[in-house]
Amino acid sequence: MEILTTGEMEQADRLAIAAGAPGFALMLHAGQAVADAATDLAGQGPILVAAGCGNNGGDGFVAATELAARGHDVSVILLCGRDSLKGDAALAAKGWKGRVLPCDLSALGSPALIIDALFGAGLNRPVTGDPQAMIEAINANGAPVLSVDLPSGINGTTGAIMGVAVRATETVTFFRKKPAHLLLPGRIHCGRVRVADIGISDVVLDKIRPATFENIPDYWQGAFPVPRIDGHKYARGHAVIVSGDLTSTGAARLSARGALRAGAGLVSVLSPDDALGANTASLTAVMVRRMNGAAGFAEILTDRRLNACVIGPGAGVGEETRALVLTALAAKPALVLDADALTSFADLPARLFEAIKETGNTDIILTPHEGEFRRLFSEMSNKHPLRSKLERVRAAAGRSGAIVLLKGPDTVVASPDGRATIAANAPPWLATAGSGDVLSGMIGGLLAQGVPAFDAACIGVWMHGEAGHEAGPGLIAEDLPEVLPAVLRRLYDRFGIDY
Ligand SMILES: NC(=O)C1=CN([C@@H]2O[C@H](COP(=O)(O)OP(=O)(O)OC[C@H]3O[C@@H](n4cnc5c(N)ncnc54)[C@H](O)[C@@H]3O)[C@@H](O)[C@H]2O)[C@@H](O)CC1
Ligand SMILES: Nc1ncnc2c1ncn2[C@@H]1O[C@H](COP(=O)(O)OP(=O)(O)O)[C@@H](O)[C@H]1O
Ligand SMILES: [K+]
Repeated sequence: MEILTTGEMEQADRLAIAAGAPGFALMLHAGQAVADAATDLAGQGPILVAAGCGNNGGDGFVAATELAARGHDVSVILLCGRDSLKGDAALAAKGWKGRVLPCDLSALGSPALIIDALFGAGLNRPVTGDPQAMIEAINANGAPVLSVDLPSGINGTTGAIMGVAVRATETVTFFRKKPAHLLLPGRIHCGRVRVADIGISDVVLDKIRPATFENIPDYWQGAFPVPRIDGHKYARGHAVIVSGDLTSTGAARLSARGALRAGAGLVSVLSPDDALGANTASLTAVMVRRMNGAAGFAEILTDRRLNACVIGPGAGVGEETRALVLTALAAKPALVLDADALTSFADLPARLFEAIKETGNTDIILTPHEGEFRRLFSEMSNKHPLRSKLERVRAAAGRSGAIVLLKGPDTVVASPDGRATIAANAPPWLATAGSGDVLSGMIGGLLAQGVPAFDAACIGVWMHGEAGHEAGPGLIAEDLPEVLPAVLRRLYDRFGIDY
């Protein structure tokens, strides 16, 4: 499903109006959708609408009118004088025949529901003064809060808090989600998110051409790998995972197990001499091969059947890992660079990015967490410290020439071609040692099956989040590969694939 920035949403609005939908009709639909959600939340109790002076407040007036017509006890508090409302918002306020309370915090009372219609897409500066006091009072009131479009104070495009922001129980937005409904901290302030149809046709998307999508199965169903009935293990690809030395072999094994469970036909751990014993003693379905440094690695990669490679988990930081990465880039298998493979280039990121661009290989994925991202893209982050996560990852993909996947509760995947996805399905107990190692392996396993890199990254992130839910609280990294069959089974069911 597409995600629209507030600018793209304005464009949708303009295109819909140009195609014949009156602007006020869109506001009427929006207000009605808010009224529907409010009825579900408030029961029969009194409802207070906190309205701002723009069209978000206009939606609030329409909702108030609709709810009063349905028999609810409704009152409205308005941030400004009624006569300063303009356009559709003024029209909406005209339809409201009930009380309008002045902007007095004591007027909030004890409603069964507060409808937050202070600011939506038009928020363009930090919140101070009366609106700030109003937002703080709404948060302190204790009543459930229904936010119109966005929790007031949240920037719709970046998800940032502009000084202070409403904490909603539920948010009703219109036509499509905005980045703030998925990116933190915005998502935390939204509560449940409902997307309402307000009469804007999907046809407008042909003109807007949005490049940001929610990372959900509908988005990548077409790229999801399904083993062929007449296939064999070699047809499902062979992923190789580079192991660290004797003191750090577990990360590569976790990664390898993730690759195998994600469907690679074969998985090998490439092990330095000193770690051969540890790796062979702890692996069964995953194979182990001796690898003597970068020269040995280059020799192994001449076998083109080894079509996907993961370097980084437990690899160690330094010149040896840098040499392994440059070797893999030259050999051109589909490649995941994670953890130490990224940190090894912290002091010379340009060397990595040049090598990536020189290969012409488009199947390269970098999978940093925030710390690794900052190390690798520090120059860029220092120049634009206020960018949103979405913008930062997009810029990093452009800068590096690779797919960049920035982990966290709102993992963003971006491609140098401009596409990006945001995932919102990861539970917090995924933040546990080794969980990222499994993710890099899962993506390697998908690449081995021939899934294009951007899709492989998106599918890996989504399945990793679902595996987190499947294993539940108390999860440790070892659990993740073991619950993948259940996640895959549900995907097969959802896609209607026989098994
Ligand atoms: N774009 C669309 O397709 C639709 C938009 N609708 C509604 O319209 C909203 C956007 O309306 P507007 O563009 O009028 O914007 P808003 O109603 O979000 O707010 C704009 C007003 O707030 C002021 N303002 C901004 N930041 C402020 C701050 N920090 N402190 C004090 N005042 C501040 C602005 O100067 C302006 O007067 C959407 O969020 C949505 O609720 C709906 O009516 C349905 C259709
Ligand atoms: N608060 C959170 N909510 C959901 N997922 C999270 C959260 N914090 C981290 N994660 C996920 O947990 C994984 C941790 O990966 P990483 O930091 O690389 O750990 P490790 O190096 O120990 O494997 C990533 O997939 C990340 O997206
Ligand atoms: K709002």
